[in-house]
Amino acid sequence: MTVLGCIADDFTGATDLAGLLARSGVKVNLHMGVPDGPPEDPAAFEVIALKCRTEPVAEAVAECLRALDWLQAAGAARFFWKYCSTFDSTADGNIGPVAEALMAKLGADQTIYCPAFPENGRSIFMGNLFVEEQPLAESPMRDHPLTPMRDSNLMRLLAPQVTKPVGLANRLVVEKGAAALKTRLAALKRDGVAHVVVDAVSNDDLSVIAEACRDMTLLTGGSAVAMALPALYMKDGTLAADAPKLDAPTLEEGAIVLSGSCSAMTRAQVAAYLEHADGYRLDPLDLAQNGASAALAWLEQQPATRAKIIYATAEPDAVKAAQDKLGVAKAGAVVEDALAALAVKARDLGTRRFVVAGGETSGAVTKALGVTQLTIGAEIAPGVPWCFAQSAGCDIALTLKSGNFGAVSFFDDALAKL
Ligand SMILES: Nc1ncnc2c1ncn2[C@@H]1O[C@H](COP(=O)(O)OP(=O)(O)OP(=O)(O)O)[C@@H](O)[C@H]1O
Ligand SMILES: O=C(O)[C@@H](O)C(=O)CO
Repeated sequence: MTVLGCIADDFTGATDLAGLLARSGVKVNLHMGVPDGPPEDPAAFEVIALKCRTEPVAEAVAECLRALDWLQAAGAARFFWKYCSTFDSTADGNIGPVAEALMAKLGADQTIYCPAFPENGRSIFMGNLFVEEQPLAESPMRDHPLTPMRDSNLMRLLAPQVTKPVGLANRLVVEKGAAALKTRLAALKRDGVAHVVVDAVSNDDLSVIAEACRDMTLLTGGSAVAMALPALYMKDGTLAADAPKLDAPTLEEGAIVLSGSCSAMTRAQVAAYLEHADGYRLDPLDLAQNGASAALAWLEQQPATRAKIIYATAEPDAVKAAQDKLGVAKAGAVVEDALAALAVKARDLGTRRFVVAGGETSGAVTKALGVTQLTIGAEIAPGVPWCFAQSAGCDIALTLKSGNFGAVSFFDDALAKL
């Protein structure tokens, strides 16, 4: 039976959460979208990946409520709403509206907001979110194409997205331990504060928060605050300590890296990989005019065991030039469609290991491969695990890398692990 039911607002974020939960050795099931049928043999941790970060509010809320129904049918009584560690959202939502809708359905009168992910440089102090040493609004997230983050203060970001009061449990409280944090949350609740931002700068802070808040019906945050939950559930007997571990399937040698992320870290990772791998660069303007046939033909000629990468990853100026000519949506779509078709071709040619960079890109690739359910394997970098799935009757492995995650050597790190 499911102990914790999780809803993630994008695909890479969902594998991030599933990977951190799986660090404990427990089985985690990951579904791409709300499954069609009822739950069968649910795992202790069930994660539903949605693609609702920038959807219109009403659609995101409706989809998340459908996910909640499914997770409740799996037996979950506690839930986690996972969003980005950089709190990616618009002024309208969807972090706050979804949280309020889930709270209303669950009868919860308070929840916490903790996107901190210290292992990836995201920390919260006095309600302000930092990316490494920069306040969020001074980090590259300032210029994100869909959700530019122009304020670093989580209370100010959240308040316009919710109808009930927003408050803060700051680091000075968290530092005192779980009992002090519980007292602070209770005091805020008496004052009618439904939405509490909680500071965290280290994994120790996150453990305190998980301990203080593990009985809340709904928790919200980045992946890292959920990381301590499995051990706590094992300690209090909610979860069997001998939860089954996963054996990785044996896979063929062939591998491909597909990158549609243009983040600073992905750009460095692509450049490092190209130093020794064969590469094919996708040009959105060429794709819009001529389709992906040249890239597909290149792929067909590659020996199965050669290291290879197909990428649209480009510098901001080149992305802007393509967007100016095609429009933002079309430029993104031609690249996503091409990478999706290339993933299918690679699978049909015998490739069984797929390294995918970028959240939207991951959505397009997994969809094209017909992947609806993933099990979580070894972690490659904080928040990026290998995942196992079936595609057209074959066992495949995929890793879905968030744009900003992983070391410069990530693509080699991933393939060395499997
Ligand atoms: N050269 C390019 N020109 C214009 N758009 C591009 C180009 N390369 C990729 N894109 C598009 O940019 C978007 C990148 O988004 P994606 O979510 O895949 O990466 P990300 O934002 O870095 O990742 P994450 O969401 O995990 O942080 C995709 O829609 C992709 O198709
Ligand atoms: O939390 C993060 O930063 C990632 O899991 C993510 O959501 C990337 O889109």
